[in-house]
Amino acid sequence: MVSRVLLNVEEYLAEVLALVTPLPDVERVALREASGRTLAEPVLARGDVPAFANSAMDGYAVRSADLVPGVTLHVAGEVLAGASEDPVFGGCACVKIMTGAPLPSCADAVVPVEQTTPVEGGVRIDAVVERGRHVRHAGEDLRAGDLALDAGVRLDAHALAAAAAAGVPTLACVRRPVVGVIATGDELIPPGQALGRGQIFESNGTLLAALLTRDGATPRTPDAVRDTPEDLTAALDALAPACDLIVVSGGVSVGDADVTRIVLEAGGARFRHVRMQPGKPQGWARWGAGGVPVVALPGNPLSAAISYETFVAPALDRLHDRPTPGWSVAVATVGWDSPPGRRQLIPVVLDVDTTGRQLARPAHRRGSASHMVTSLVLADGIAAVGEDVTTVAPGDLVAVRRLP
Ligand SMILES: Nc1nc2c(c(=O)[nH]1)N[C@H]1C(S)=C(S)[C@@H](COP(=O)(O)OP(=O)(O)OC[C@H]3O[C@@H](n4cnc5c(N)ncnc54)[C@H](O)[C@@H]3O)O[C@H]1N2
Ligand code: MOO
Repeated sequence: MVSRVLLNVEEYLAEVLALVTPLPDVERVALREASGRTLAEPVLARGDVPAFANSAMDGYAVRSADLVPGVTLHVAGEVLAGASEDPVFGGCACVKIMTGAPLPSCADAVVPVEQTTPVEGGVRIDAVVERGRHVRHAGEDLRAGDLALDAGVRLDAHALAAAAAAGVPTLACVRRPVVGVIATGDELIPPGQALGRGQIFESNGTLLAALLTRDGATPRTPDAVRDTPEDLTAALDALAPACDLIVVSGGVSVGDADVTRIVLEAGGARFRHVRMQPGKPQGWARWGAGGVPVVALPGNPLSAAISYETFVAPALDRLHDRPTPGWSVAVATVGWDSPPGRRQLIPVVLDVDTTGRQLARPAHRRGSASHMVTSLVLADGIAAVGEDVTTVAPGDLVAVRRLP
């Protein structure tokens, strides 16, 4: 009789997280190479942002003191975004100005083009604006030397854009973890080849490599690994010296041919049953002289994907020394069943109703079976249903996490 230590999600996550520690190595890289990493040093604005007072509208730069309703101003020139000149104009005059163009030093407001009418001899001001109106002032976003980004933030698109806007071309980042990916299974062949009886197209390797890249790691894949203890051992030996972590998919269950379990158990691995669905069978080990952490995920494609989000992504967050995103709450819009005694982690489509409440419904019309590789294609997130809940009814609240 095969029996395994039974853990809940948090207990098993604690075991996985104990395998890794934050990477100490910091390197300076160009903005485009920093995506998905963690910032290691604070970023200070190199200058004021905006760097100069400029127009928020296409219209006319004016002196507000000249304005009375219906006044006609002489148009003394034009300033476009990027223009370096600083046109000077006298009383009852203005210059045409475009959004982002530097405000002439003698102007103090902008009248949007919609509030003007072209007339003989200039432009008529149909609506008076007060001093400072439609002007974006120098330094109103950041002053030179202000903190633009604090150390420890995940460098997503928004953070990278803030660094660029602050005039900073390179960032000190935590090194990208190198993560080995091994997909085991004799039935697996690369997509594009002809399937023989019993064969399927390998998809977990593609999935894991893409998720690791998304999360700021560099995936490393060995050449095809046959499903033998010798081949898997050789692949682990080859990857371990260059990797901070190795993720293996498949072969973690209790079957006779579960090679991952057989090979890793010989090296003192821990195989567990986790009270979750999908993703019940899981395992971890340390490999080689350096004790490189190995996290073994179940082979079923949805199980592998959910297990990655639940255990591997937080381990990467730890390597990167950044917080793992939290959960929020959504209202279930349809009902569904959940297995007793297991936390269901189900791919969901998220939405918002007219009152601003977050809504969730299963992404797959046939439910969430762990072999259904397409369940995640339509999903925006994952909903978690408690171990003691067997039915979710429309209107129930469920915990949800949006996928990055
Ligand atoms: N007697 C029991 N059998 C099973 C149990 C159990 O508790 N007792 N658990 C089931 C659950 S739950 C899962 S999940 C699977 C996990 O099994 P393995 O990790 O050993 O995975 P495999 O047997 O290698 O594969 C499962 C399934 O997924 C397909 N697969 C595997 N790798 C890939 C890949 N890279 N790309 C695409 N598809 C893949 C494979 O063909 C199988 O269909 O065990 C149950 N059994
Ligand atoms: O627990 Mo398995 O991961 O359902 O298919």
